[in-house]
Amino acid sequence: MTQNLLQADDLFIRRGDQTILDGVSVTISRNSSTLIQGLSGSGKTTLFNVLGLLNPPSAGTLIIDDIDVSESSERTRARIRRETVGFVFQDFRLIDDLTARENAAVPQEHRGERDEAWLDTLFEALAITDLADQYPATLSGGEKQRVAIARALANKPDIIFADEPTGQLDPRTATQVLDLLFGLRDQMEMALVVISHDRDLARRFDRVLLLNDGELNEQPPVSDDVPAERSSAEPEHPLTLQ
Ligand SMILES: Nc1ncnc2c1ncn2[C@@H]1O[C@H](COP(=O)(O)OP(=O)(O)OP(=O)(O)O)[C@@H](O)[C@H]1O
Repeated sequence: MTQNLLQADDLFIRRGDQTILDGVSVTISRNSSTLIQGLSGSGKTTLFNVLGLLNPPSAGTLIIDDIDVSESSERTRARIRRETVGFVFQDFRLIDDLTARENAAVPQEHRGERDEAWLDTLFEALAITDLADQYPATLSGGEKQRVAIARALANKPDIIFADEPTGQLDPRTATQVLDLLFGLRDQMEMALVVISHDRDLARRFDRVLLLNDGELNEQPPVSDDVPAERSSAEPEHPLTLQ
């Protein structure tokens, strides 16, 4: 087993005559944290969908867990996605007529193995045990995102992709959700890959990558004199890259 969990080489995505990813190469190692930033429309979600095996690239190579998934059948891609990848979305994407616990169990149901003990552990770690039987409509944004994180971790993935996981949360809840993701990353030795516009987050991550003009490039480390996190009383400072 190599230290690289994911290796992408020269990925292209074309939509009609538009090139959205223009030769993206990136490696993600185990037990790491990566922040991906970029202007709106720069292709961050598109990149996530390709790295997370939701969509195939137009061209390029993608190796996950030593398997060349660019050469794999859709069936194999679906299995690797189920076993290796967890997704957290900005808009939670919970199923309305399933309880919190049933929502979190969906990936296990797809896999055909329900692990009640692991769900118990996750709900406890995320402090949502008391909410297990509630439906999404009765949960706050922060609670929904915790359920969505439980769902992302249901199959003990090696890598979590979180697309603006705090975008709909107030700053304080956002910090709590990120603390949870980092805590779980440490405990489970996963790779955590997050899309966020919030530049104040950069110091928390091992590295920051910027997607611009279809290319993904490493950003210099954030200097220590930049505050790591704003307090809940401070205004938001969305990333502006001009
Ligand atoms: N299925 C699709 N068909 C055609 N074009 C698409 C499709 N999905 C995305 N695009 C286009 O690809 C570009 C990148 O979109 P994407 O959602 O990946 O950007 P983003 O960086 O995640 O944006 P945001 O920060 O606003 O969410 C946009 O120009 C978008 O219109």
